[in-house]
Amino acid sequence: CVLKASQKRRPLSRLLEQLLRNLEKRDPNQFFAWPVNDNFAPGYSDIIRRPMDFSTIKQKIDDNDYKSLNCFISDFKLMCNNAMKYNKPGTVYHKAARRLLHAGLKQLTPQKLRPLGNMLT
Ligand SMILES: COc1ccc(OC)c(-c2cc(C(C)=O)n3cccnc23)c1
Repeated sequence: CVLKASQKRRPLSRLLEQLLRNLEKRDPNQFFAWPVNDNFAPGYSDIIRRPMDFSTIKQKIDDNDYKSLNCFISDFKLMCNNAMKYNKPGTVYHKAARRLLHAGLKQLTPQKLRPLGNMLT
């Protein structure tokens, strides 16, 4: 039978898409769904040199930009750390970033990932 285009996805891409969906569930307000807009975050692009958000991560998966799981995890951490850098502690965004980072890294531990097979190598 002919595989659908999605099923032809590289194993790493299919794994990363699954991990991304699980991480996005931890952002119910969708604060991290799209690039932060300078109009809502004054001076953001002066303070944050390397912006990152879930839609950009998704695009990088689709473009096969990630050569390893670690590169994917680095972008996830970058996204959360950007929010903790730009937003003051105690703000809704700083708190959301800390919670997302904490919950996300718990999903990305070797113990959680090992069952997904050796496609991480
Ligand atoms: C209030 O609704 C939204 C909607 C989308 C947002 O970013 C994609 C944000 C948002 C997300 C952020 C972050 C993640 O720093 N942010 C910072 C300052 C002002 N707004 C935001 C807020």
